[in-house]
Amino acid sequence: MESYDYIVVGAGSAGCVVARRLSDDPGVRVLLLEAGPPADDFWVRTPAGMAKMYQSDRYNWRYFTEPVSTLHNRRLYWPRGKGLGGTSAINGMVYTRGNRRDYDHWADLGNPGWGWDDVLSYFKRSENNERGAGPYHGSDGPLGVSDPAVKHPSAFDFLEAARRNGIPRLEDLNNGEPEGCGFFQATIHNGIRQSTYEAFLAPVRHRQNLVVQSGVQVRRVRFRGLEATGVDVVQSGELRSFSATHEVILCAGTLSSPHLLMLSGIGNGEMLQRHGIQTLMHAPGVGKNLQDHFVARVQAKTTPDSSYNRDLLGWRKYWQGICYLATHRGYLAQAASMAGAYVKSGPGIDYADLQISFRPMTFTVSPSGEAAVDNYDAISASVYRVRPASRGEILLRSADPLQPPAFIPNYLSEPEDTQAMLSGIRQLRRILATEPFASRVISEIVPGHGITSDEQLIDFMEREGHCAFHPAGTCKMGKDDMAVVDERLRVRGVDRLRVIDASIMPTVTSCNTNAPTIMIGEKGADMIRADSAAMRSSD
Ligand SMILES: Cc1cc2nc3c(=O)[nH]c(=O)nc-3n(C[C@H](O)[C@H](O)[C@H](O)COP(=O)(O)OP(=O)(O)OC[C@H]3O[C@@H](n4cnc5c(N)ncnc54)[C@H](O)[C@@H]3O)c2cc1C
Repeated sequence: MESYDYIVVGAGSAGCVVARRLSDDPGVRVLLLEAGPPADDFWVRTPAGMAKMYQSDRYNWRYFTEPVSTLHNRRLYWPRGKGLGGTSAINGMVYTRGNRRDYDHWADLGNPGWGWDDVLSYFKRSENNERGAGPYHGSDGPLGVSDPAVKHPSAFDFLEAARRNGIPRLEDLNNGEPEGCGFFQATIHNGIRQSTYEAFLAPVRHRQNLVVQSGVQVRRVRFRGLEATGVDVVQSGELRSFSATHEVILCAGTLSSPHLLMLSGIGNGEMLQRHGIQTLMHAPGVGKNLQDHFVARVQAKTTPDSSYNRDLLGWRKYWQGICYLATHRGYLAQAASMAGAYVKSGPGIDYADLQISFRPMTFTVSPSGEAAVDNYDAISASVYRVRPASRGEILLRSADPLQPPAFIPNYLSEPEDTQAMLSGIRQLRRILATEPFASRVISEIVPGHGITSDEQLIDFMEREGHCAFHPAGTCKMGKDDMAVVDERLRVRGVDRLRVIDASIMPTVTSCNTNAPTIMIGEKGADMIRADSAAMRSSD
C-alpha cells in the first residue's frame, strides 16, 4: 500500500491550502486526493466562465436538496465544485470576510485561538491584494485579490443611493466591521480566476514531496482501533487504499466531510446501524447544525446605460471576448457581484445581519442548465440574512459511498429569518427608488410592482427564493456534545483525523464563505505543523 505522512481528502478551497502549506516542509510527504478532474481549462480560469460552471457535468456535483417543506416542497439546486480547486473553481469569486464579531463569537463558544485578532493574520497570510499590504491586508500571499475590472456607472449610483438611505460608503468591506456599502473585491488576479488550485497549488506542483491525484473518490477512512491509518478509495473503477503515517485530513466540504465520517462509522449510531455501518464512535453532531444563506432577488428593467447585458450579447459579446483575450479586463473579468452593503434588519440588532449585493446585469438559467444573459437592459440586486437562525441537517441515505446523502436545509424554518428578509427586500427596494439610481429604473420585474404586502413578499420568497451556496457547520468545532471537532480541528474521540473546511464553522460567517474557508485552511495547516513539532520535541 502506498504510504504518505499526510493524506488530504478533497482539493477545494481549504484542501489546496492545507496541501500547499504542509508540503512547504520538504521533510513530509503529502498526498492530496480529489474525486473530480483537473480543472485548468479556459472557462475555469476565465471569470465569466462561472456561467458555464453553474451546471457543468464535469466540474460540478450538481446536488439537489430534499423537498423543502417551508418552500412549497421545492428541491433547491445546490452546485458544488468537483475538481482541482473544488468550489473555488466554480464560485462567484466575491472576496468577503464577514465581521470580526463572527470570529469572536466562535472563540466565545469555547474555541480559543479563533477570535478575529487570531484569524486576521491568516487572512493576510493567504492574500496578495492588489491594493497592497495594510492593517487588514497582505500582499505577498498566493491568493490574488483585486477590485472590479470595470466599475460600472450604475454601481456608483447604487452606492450613492444607499448612502442617501443612511448606509455609509466604505472603501474596504473587509475591515472587520463592515457596516456600510462599497465595491466588492474578488479572487481574480490579472483577469484570471484564483481558484485555490490556481493560487496555492499550481505554483508548487513540481514539489517532490507533494503528490496530487485527481479522479480518486475516497470511500471511507481506515482505522486501527480509534486511530485513523489511511483511506479506501475508488480510482478508475478499482478499489484501493493509501496509508497515512501521521494524519488523515478531511477537506471534502460541508456536504461531503460529514458524509465521509458517517461512512467511516463516526456519526449517529442509530442511523449508522440502520444502514449496516458499524459504529466506531457515536457522534450525534455529525451532519447537524447545517446553515446556509437564503437569498431573495429584486430585478428591474433599466435605461440602456445602466446595465452591461447588451455588452454580452450579439457582436458586442465577441468584442468583449477580444478585449478579454488582449487585456484580461472588461466584463468577462468580473466577479458575480460588483458592489454591496451590510445593513441591519432592525433597531435591536447588534451588527449588520443583512448582505445586499448589486450587479448591473441579469441572466436566466435555461432548461439546458446554461446561464444566459437576458436580452434586455436590466440590473439585479439580492439580499440574504447573514446569520440565519434556521438549522438543517445532512442524513445518510445509503451505505454506498457513491450515493450522495440527503440534504435538508430547512430554509426559513425560523420566523425571525423571514422577518429579517422582509426588512432586507424593503431596504433594497428603497435604495433602488432613491436618486441617483431611481431615474435609471424603468420598471421592477422581480418581485414586481404589485407585490408589496408582507404576505405577498413571503409568498414570493417561498416560491422564488434560492440559496447563496454557502452551506456550513455540519462538523462544527466546539466543546459541547454536538461538536464534531475540537478547536484544533481534531475529530473528537478518535486520533489522527481532522476536518478542515467550511463544515467546521460553528456559525456561518456574515458573508460569502470562500475567504473564511481559505483562512480555516491556513490556520488548520499551521496547527497540524505546530502539533507535529510539539510531538517531535516531546519524543
Ligand atoms: C455557485 C457558487 C458560487 C459561490 N460564490 C461564492 C463567492 O462569490 N464568494 C465566496 O466567498 N464564496 C462563494 N461560494 C461558496 C464558497 O466557494 C464555498 O464556501 C467554499 O468553496 C467551500 O470550500 P470547502 O473547502 O469547504 O469545500 P469545496 O471547495 O467544495 O471542496 C471540497 C472538495 O472535496 C472534493 N470531494 C468531496 N468528496 C470527496 C471524496 N469522497 N473523495 C475525494 N474528494 C472529494 C470535492 O470534489 C471538492 O473538490 C459559492 C459557492 C457556489 C457553489
